[in-house]
Amino acid sequence: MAQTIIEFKNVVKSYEETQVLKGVDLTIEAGKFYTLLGPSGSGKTTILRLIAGFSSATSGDIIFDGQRINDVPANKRRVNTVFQNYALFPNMNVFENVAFGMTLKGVSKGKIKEKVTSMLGMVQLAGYEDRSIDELSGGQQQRVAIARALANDPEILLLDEPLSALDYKLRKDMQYELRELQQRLGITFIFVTHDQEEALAMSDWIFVMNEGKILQNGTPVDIYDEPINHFVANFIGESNIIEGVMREDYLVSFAGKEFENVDAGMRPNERVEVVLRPEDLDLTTPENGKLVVTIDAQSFRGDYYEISAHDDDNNEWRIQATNPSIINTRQGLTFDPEDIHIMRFDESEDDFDARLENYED
Ligand SMILES: Nc1ncnc2c1ncn2[C@@H]1O[C@H](COP(=O)(O)OP(=O)(O)OP(=O)(O)O)[C@@H](O)[C@H]1O
Repeated sequence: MAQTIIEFKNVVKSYEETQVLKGVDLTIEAGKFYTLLGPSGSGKTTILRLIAGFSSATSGDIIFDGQRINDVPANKRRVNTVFQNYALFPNMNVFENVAFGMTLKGVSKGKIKEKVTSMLGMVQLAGYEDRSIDELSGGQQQRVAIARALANDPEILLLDEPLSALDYKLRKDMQYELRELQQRLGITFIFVTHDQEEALAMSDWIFVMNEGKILQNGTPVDIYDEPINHFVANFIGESNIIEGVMREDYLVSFAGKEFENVDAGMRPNERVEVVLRPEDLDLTTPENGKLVVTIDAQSFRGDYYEISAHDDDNNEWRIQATNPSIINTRQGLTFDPEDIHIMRFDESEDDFDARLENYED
C-alpha cells in the first residue's frame, strides 16, 4: 500500500463567524497527482494554505508523515507552492529566481549551479539562465516558478491554479508537461483548479469540493461515471439529469416510460435523478427509439455534432452524434441500460442552478 503523506481529520477553518472549511477529512498518498476541484470560494486554496502552513486550522488535525503539524511553521514543512501569478522576482534573472531558496539556505555555489541547471532542464528551459523575467512568455514564467519550487526538494508540490493565466493551447501543453513531470519526479502534486476538464485529464485522484466540503473523491473515471449527486454530475462534464422514480431494483421510470437499468440500492418509489451522458446517447428512427425526441438545435464540434432536443415530457437532452440532424424533426433516442446512472434526489438542488449561474458569471 502506498504511504500516506498528508491527512486531514475533521479540519475546520473559520474567519470570524464564517466556516470556510466545514470539517474536512482527506488522505493524500505519496507520489500521486491529486486535484482539488470546485467552484470559486469552495475552499480549495484554503486547504493548500493549511498544508503549506500559511494559515492555521481553527480545529481538527493536519498530519504530515504521521506527525501532527498544525503548529509547525511554513518554513519547516517540506512543501512548496506554485502560485497562479507565479510570484517571480522581476529584478532577478531566471538563474537567480530558481536559486533563491538555496541561496537563502547557504548552499554552496557549485551545488546551486548544478541544481539550477538540472531544474531548468527538467522544465525545458536549459540555456535560459541569464534571461530576465520580462523576456519570458507566460508559459516560460510558469516553468521558472515550477523549477524554483522544485529546487527546494519538496515532498509535496502545491499548485494553485498555475495554468489559469495561459491561453488555451499553451494550457493544454502545460497540462501534459506537468503530468509528465510529476510522473518522472514521483513526488506528490496537489493541484487546484475550477476547470473540470483539466482535473479529469491530469489527476490520479480528484476531490470535488463545494461550500467548504468535499462532496466526492475518487479517480477521474469513478467521478465521471458515478457522480454522487446533482452538483457533481453537473460540475463534471456535460450531463443529462432527468427526474425519475425507482420502480423496483433494476427498473426506473423517467420521461413517462420505464427502463431497465443496472444500478441497485434505491427504495421502490424513491424519487431519483437519472444521469445519461451525451456521448452515451444515440439517435435512430422514432420506431426504434426508447424515447422520441424533437431536435431543437445542433452545432458542429469537430469530431461530433452536439445536438439539443426535447422529449414529449419536455425534458431537455444533449446528444453527441456522429451525423448531423435536421432541426424540428422527430427522432428516436437510444441508450444502453448500463449507461444509466441513478442518484438519490438531492433536495438542495433547487437552489443549485441559481448558484451555478452565479458561478458562471
Ligand atoms: N483571509 C480571509 N478572510 C475572510 N474570508 C476568507 C479569507 N480567505 C478566504 N476567505 C473566504 O473563504 C472562502 C474559501 O476561499 P478559497 O480561497 O479557499 O476558495 P477557492 O475554492 O480557492 O476559490 P478560488 O477558486 O476563487 O480561489 C471564500 O468564501 C473566501 O471569501
